[in-house]
Amino acid sequence: MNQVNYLRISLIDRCNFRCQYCMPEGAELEYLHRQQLLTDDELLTLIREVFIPVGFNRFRLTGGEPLLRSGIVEIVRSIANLPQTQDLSVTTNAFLLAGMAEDLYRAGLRRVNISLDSLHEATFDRIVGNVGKSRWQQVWNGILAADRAGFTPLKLNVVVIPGVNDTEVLDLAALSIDKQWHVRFIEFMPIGNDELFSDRGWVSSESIRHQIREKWGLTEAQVQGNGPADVFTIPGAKGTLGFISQMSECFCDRCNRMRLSADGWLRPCLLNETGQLDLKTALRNGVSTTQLCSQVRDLLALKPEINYKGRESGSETGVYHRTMSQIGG
Ligand SMILES: Nc1nc2c(ncn2[C@@H]2O[C@H](COP(=O)(O)OP(=O)(O)OP(=O)(O)O)[C@@H](O)[C@H]2O)c(=O)[nH]1
Ligand SMILES: C[S@@+](CC[C@H](N)C(=O)[O-])C[C@H]1O[C@@H](n2cnc3c(N)ncnc32)[C@H](O)[C@@H]1O
Ligand code: SF4
Ligand code: SF4
Repeated sequence: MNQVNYLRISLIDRCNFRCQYCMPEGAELEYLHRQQLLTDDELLTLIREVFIPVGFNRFRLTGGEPLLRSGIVEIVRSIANLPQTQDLSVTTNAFLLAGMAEDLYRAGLRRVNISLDSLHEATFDRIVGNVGKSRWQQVWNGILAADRAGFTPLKLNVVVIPGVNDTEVLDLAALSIDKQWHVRFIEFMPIGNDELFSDRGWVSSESIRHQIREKWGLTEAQVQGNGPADVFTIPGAKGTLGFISQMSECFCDRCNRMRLSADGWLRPCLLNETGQLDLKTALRNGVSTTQLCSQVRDLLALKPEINYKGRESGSETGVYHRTMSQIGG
């Protein structure tokens, strides 16, 4: 059985973007109120006294947009300073990253994953739901600032949407040639915008690999990551290409993660809502962290049963009460 040691922590459910595939304009969500969020102290207590004792030592901060969480630099510093932390990373849209990259690096963050769905301003703005001045350049500046600050590996996430950005696959893949950047193509999942999904569908990783193979060739990378991506390289390239293929392949048998929402719900599987634990309410009601450890251990024991099995039965993914921006991806 896989060791489950990786916790994706959503710091906030709000976002400064409205990506079509995630939280489209018009589908306004009910946001959490400040008092519903785990406080910094509660989060750190849970990490120190519950998650680390039961075996978690890899942490990812996500959102919504995690850079909107006030005090994120201090949160990073506190987690990075824990002796048990073996890996700490952030997934961000990079809009605010240029001004924060150095502070985050100094606080102990060493790697970031950045969403970048297009190299063209107009397409990018269409995807992120922008109506005013284009936001592409500021995101690009964020990526360059992260590169300068020394984050490595620096991963760029691309959700491929048919008829929107699928014609840019080769240009985006080319970013991995001259720089040591890791470009990852993600199959669009039907959480967040069901309408767009049923209208457009998704592009399979294999068809993207086919395009890349035809142009440059493609080999399997020597080192595979610990996450859901299958990793390849263009021969001679400095970086790699990753494929996150939740629609066409099943990587659940190597699943190593759980998710903690900004309001303190622990979720054992992205695509199955069974078994979630409300850790914040328990903590606020005075349940001891020793008892919480035991509840989380029980949930870890059940996780193989809860892990998504829709692909085996060929069924569709379910109807979810929380969207990707609320879960953290
Ligand atoms: N189905 C599924 N998708 C996942 C899982 N983990 C991450 N993803 C998807 O992979 C995409 C990229 O996720 P990231 O936040 O960059 O994290 P990652 O790829 O796991 O990160 P690394 O630690 O760098 O390997 C997002 O669209 C996630 O929703 C998972 O456990 N299951
Ligand atoms: C929910 S976002 C949160 C972090 C940050 N705001 C960002 O965009 O990087 C985390 C990841 O989920 C991905 N994502 C969101 N909705 C998705 C969907 N419907 N299908 C596949 N990936 C999705 C995003 O592209 C991003 O890489
Ligand atoms: S993918 Fe990230 S940036 Fe885009 S709307 Fe969702 S949370 Fe915001
Ligand atoms: S769908 Fe669930 S079981 Fe499968 S990899 Fe994602 S979180 Fe793990």
